[in-house]
Amino acid sequence: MISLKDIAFKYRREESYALDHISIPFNAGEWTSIIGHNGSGKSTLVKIIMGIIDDHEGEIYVGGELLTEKNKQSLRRKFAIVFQNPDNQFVGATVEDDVAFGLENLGLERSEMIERTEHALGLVNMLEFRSHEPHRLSGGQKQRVAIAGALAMQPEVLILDEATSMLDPSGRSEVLSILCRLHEQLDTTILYITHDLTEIERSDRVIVMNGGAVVGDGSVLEIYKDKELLRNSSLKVPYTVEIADALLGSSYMTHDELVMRL
Ligand SMILES: Nc1ncnc2c1ncn2[C@@H]1O[C@H](COP(=O)(O)OP(=O)(O)OP(=O)(O)O)[C@@H](O)[C@H]1O
Repeated sequence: MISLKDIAFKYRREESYALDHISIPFNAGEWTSIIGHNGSGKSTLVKIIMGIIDDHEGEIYVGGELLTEKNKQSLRRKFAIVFQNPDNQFVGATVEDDVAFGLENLGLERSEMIERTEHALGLVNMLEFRSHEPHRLSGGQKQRVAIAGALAMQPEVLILDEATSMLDPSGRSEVLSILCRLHEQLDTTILYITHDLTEIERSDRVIVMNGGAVVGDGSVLEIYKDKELLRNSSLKVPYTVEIADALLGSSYMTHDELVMRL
């Protein structure tokens, strides 16, 4: 779906690479989590994919097509992003205005805009809040509206950059369960950026970044098992993995499996 080839980037006046010649193919329909400690290069990678930084080395392919000056706008319409702070993302006075906002630039018929807005709000279970003011919603609800805004654009790739980091545990699980449902029902390709290893359980694939490089790439199980990789990347193993390892001799269990076994 997206293929990064030998991408490298240094911020101005910096000696070292924020991204050091990385190559990653992201497969269509997969939920890929990108994990790494603060400063490992995750946000820089997202900025390059989204075109916020464009003076990088290397090439980006979208659906097999090389991204160029000429086609970059149309190819990037296939991506939609949800950022960290839900409060910074709202532009509409009501939830439905907000979700419809991005559609206004697409030149759609009004009836299609309404249909897409309703459908997207339904997907995140927020239709009943359509006339509410976004700023009066809970954190989890706000991020669900932001996800609806992204989904209304009918993206082929949904990118979430630390999208749950400002939420409390219930807001976080609200957003994660919506993503699981979207992934199962719509087969949406998801790039999920986080430094929290408890959030990667449902991903198909996990990429570990450290010092601007890709240092790990595997299934959730493979990454959880690789304690040396996680330690060297300053990442914390979830407590469920530690408890399962210490008490039950198993290196990986989901939270629910662990509760059952204990
Ligand atoms: N605007 C900037 N100017 C100079 N250096 C920067 C800038 N933004 C990021 N960096 C540096 O680039 C490297 C990668 O940063 P980046 O923000 O991509 O990491 P990250 O993994 O997203 O971190 P976090 O989890 O804190 O968001 C770090 O060494 C950081 O200090």
